[in-house]
Amino acid sequence: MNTLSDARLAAELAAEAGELLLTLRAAEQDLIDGKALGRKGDQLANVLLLDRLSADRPDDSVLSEESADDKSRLNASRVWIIDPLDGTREFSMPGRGDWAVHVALWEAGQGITAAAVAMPVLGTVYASDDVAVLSGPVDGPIRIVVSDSRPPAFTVDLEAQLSARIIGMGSAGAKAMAVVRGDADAYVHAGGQWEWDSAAPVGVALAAGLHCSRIDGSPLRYNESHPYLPDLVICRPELAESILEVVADPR
Ligand SMILES: Nc1ncnc2c1ncn2[C@@H]1O[C@H](COP(=O)(O)O)[C@@H](OP(=O)(O)O)[C@H]1O
Ligand SMILES: [Mg+2]
Repeated sequence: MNTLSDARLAAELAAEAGELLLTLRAAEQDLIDGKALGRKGDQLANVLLLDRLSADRPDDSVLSEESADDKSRLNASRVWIIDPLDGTREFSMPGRGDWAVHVALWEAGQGITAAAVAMPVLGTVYASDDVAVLSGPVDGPIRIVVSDSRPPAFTVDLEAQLSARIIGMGSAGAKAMAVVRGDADAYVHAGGQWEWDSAAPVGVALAAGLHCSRIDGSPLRYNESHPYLPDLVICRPELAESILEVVADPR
């Protein structure tokens, strides 16, 4: 058991896994192909996070992208939802910094209560207990980040109807943290995703005062029996209504 708060533990674990991934990438990117590097990163970061969680929070359950789904989590009151390497594709591409480590804690009856997203190439860990709230109006055209490889079909409608600037980027965590930092105003996704892709980013984004929901405006729910959570909107609160309207009725 570790006496750190849950949010501090999440930040420490995400940072450690991020360090491991940076070291692995530097050592092996010229030796093995990109796919093998990504697989190795997924596995090693998962082992580190699972080992640390079982030592530091032995009574809690875990839902990880890289482990078999242990359904006993459905009766647990505390479940860590982790994505050891989000943006595996970009991690395996030389020079790319748009990948992240996600560590979130879900608690029964409360939702995500602690979260951290490490962006190792930036040397930054965003955590739910230590994140600035953005203020002031959006200056200039709205900047919307979408998946680099799988942008949603309604991206063209957002661009046309909101005169938005669309920015392609890898990793759900990297896109959400671009909004948290104020480098983008919204992150919109549809067509497929899993709870581990958004749990930690949403935990940090909510702590930063951002709007987070499904694209139909309903709440994002975690620790469901089938952890598929295919779409989301993370944006500055004043943009939520107009973005949800376009997404609900693309032309
Ligand atoms: N249509 C889809 N179905 C399942 N997962 C998807 C998806 N689109 C994106 N994702 C997942 O969401 C994360 C961010 O994707 P993107 O960069 O395209 O926005 C990636 O996580 P992983 O890298 O952890 O697999 C990716 O696998
Ligand atoms: Mg992911």
